[in-house]
Amino acid sequence: MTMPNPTSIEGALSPVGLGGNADKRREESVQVCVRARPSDYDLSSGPRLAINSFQSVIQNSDSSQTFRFDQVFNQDVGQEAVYESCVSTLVENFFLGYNATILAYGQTGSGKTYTMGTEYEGEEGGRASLGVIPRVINEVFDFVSLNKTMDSKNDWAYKIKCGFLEIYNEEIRDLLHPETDQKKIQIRENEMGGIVVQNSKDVEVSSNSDAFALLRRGCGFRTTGQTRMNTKSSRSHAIFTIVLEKSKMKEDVLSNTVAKNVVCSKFHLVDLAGSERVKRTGAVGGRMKESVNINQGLLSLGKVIRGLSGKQKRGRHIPYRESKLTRFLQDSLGGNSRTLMIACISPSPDDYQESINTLQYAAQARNIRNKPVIIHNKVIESVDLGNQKEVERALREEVRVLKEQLRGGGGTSGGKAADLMTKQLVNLQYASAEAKYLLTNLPKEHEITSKSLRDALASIADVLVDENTIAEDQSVAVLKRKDGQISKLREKVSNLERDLQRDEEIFAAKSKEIRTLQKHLHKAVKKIKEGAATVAAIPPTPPPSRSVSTPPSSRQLSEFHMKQRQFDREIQELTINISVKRDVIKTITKSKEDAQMLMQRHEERKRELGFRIEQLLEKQSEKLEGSVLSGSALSDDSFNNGGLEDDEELERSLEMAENELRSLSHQIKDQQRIVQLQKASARRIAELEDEVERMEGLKVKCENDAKELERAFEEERRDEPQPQSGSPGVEQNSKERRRGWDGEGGGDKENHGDEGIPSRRSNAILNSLHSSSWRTIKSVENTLADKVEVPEEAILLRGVEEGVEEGDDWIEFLSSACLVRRGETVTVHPIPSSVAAGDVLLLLRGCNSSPSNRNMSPTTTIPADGGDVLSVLSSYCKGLNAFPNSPPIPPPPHPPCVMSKDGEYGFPNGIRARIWKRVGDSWACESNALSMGRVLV
Ligand SMILES: Nc1ncnc2c1ncn2[C@@H]1O[C@H](COP(=O)(O)OP(=O)(O)OP(=O)(O)O)[C@@H](O)[C@H]1O
Repeated sequence: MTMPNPTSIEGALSPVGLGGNADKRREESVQVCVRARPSDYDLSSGPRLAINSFQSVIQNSDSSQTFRFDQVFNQDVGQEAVYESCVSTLVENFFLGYNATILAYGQTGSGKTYTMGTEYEGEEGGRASLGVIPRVINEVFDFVSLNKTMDSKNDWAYKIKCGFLEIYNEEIRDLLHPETDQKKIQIRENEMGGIVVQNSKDVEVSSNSDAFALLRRGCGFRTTGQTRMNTKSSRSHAIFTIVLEKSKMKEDVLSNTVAKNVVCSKFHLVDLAGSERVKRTGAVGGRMKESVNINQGLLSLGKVIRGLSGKQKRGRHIPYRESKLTRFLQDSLGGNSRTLMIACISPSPDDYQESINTLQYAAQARNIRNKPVIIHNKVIESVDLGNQKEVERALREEVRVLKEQLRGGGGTSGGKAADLMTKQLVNLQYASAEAKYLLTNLPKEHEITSKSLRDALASIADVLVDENTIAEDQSVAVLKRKDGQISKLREKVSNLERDLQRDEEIFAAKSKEIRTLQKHLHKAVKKIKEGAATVAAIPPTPPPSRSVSTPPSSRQLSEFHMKQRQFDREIQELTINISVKRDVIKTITKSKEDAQMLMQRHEERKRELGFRIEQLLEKQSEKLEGSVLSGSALSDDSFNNGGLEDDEELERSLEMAENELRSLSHQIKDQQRIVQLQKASARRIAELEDEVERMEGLKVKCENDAKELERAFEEERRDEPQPQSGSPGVEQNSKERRRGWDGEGGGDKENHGDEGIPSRRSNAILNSLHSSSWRTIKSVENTLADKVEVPEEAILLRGVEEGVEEGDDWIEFLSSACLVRRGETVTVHPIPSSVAAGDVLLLLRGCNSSPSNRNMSPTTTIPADGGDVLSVLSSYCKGLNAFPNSPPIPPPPHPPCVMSKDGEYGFPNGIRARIWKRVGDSWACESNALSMGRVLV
């Protein structure tokens, strides 16, 4: 049997007297009273407000504006009078079960905290100076005790709790539990549509002194600060809440249940932060941001007030969610509450404009219509199923007895009685069934309803979470994207580091191979040299003696070619490796540069943003001041049109800028980490670059060595055929070989041809490169100014660095070199003072001695022999690592070099050379002289 459900959950939770239809609730206006604080200023001059307490009106100085309120208190009205006139009735209503709110609004220093009594310090200042909050506390407890004593049968139980919150910089802080994470304190709507603050904890109090203690404690945690206008200015909105929960138990014999009727009412006492002009309060930096947030909250409040006070009711949007303050006050403004606004003003002429603004703001609030209602919550507390069975059994027993009576008694009266009894029985059965239905279905229904409520709550929570996260979405998305970029960059860096490590390993292996190859090469060269030495050892005349020189054997040749091929391969490989390594270095360097550039850009952007935020804050603060203080936000035009859009635009820009700033700060931190990482690897890159450079030097040297080797072979082979006896060239060569070159006398310039010499020179160079000991060379240098007996043809070195030890590869320590001839006594003249350290001094043979070269014009191309000598000179210098940065000398035929007017030769590889002629004891620069040469790099 389906039974009606007489006490549904909805019914149990419905507001009393509404029949579930909230629209039919009685509407009433928000009460507004104005209080003017006493002033120390001379009020006789300047604009003044005309306060008429009797008529509850205030007029501006020229009487062009009249503001009417529920109550107006001039500066002579004390705390008690204010309380008795407008607050006391609210406490009575609160006691009955209505929600109540008192909002103190006004410019900074106008007396809000004083009026509300938020800063309770006991009754030291006298009972008369007690503000609204302590008075409400006292009265609530007075009511409770009075109620208990007056009606001893009254079985209402009272529970009083207090909460104390502050809204500071758009975050809610539980002043009674300041340790609570502010982010967790959120404003939500409960299942009844009422506003609740999640994760803030009310504290139960059993006496007014308990409540005072909480007020004092919370006040100690409230954010206050000194401004030019108030030494202890409230920088936050403070909300002291008293929760009154009264409950009454009621037994229901029929259903055998105990229902608890609970009436819960809340009294919010709100001490708003003061509206203020940033310039007047002298707020800067963090204080300015505070001001902006304060004005922001008040502007939102203004918008809500404006929205609620407008004529249009249907479909209007009230921006409660725009700030924490308005969301919190949703019940109090246009909802289920009896609300009073106390607008505080200062009569000082300096504050005139702000006072006018406050009055405009307050006047708007008077139009707000609230729908206060007492909410009864009926909770079924106990159900005794066993008892119900007893009732049923008794009823059945009764029915059985009655039936027996019917069967035994009869008659009219008996029949009537039987009818009555039957009706009674049906009724009882009906009641019993209903009770049964309730007993079985109520828990289920309860469960279903609570489930749907839970679901609804969950979805509301989801929506709220979404809402809260929407603002962060943009920055989160940006951060995520940047995170992605950063991790890619990191990956790139670690890949590059891996590559670098691998390359270093390859490089080390290749260097080792090169060293091994060099050793092989040296051995091969040595063998060839031995052959050449044999040639050199043979007396130059008679020429046929050269024919006995042994040509390189085929074994030597094939060994040479094999080595040469291997050498070529290795050089090729080396070239590839060098280029790969260069690429790696370039990529790493580029990524480092990119990161640095990015960081620089981000830093710049951060600065820009900081500046922009400052500007926006200033603009916003100015706008807010303009809006809040002039009340323009409350005008129809600005509310409906551009004003709000402008504000929203400004806020959006500010929020975007702040989000971007946050995300940039993260990125900069990450980039700094990357740059740090890169710095660590930079040293390795530099080392690697040095290695690569050295490797290239080695490569060039190896190439030159290989060329020399090849040329030596070629020359040896070319020299093999017997020259014709008596030929002038041969004679000249022989003479040359015998006599050598006499640098001092200049010798027979015409007889300084080069036939036969290249092979000697090659061998000499190879010989000196690979066989000379560093000591020999050093000793040559040490006696540079003397007559030196050069033991063999050798390279004369300059710039041998300190720290060279025996066994070191001296080639590495060279900065310059010059060629001297073996077996000759050379007079080495003092080095001209113009020769600087690092210059290369060369003893040159008469390269320009041919008559055709004597009259070289500045643009004359140096003929083959002269060019050849100079190019060889350059290539030696390069091979000796003297000019590591010079481009390689192109292979023969050598391109021409050009001589300038002052006798300086310019080579295509950038080397310039001058040839010096010694004249007596001095030196002169002459292009065609047999002389000492100087190469300027
Ligand atoms: N009606 C009054 N009678 C006596 N003193 C008052 C009165 N109103 C304000 N004052 C005094 O003026 C000073 C500033 O008042 P109060 O701190 O209450 O201002 P406020 O509006 O709360 O300022 P803010 O917004 O900066 O917090 C206090 O020293 C207070 O005692």
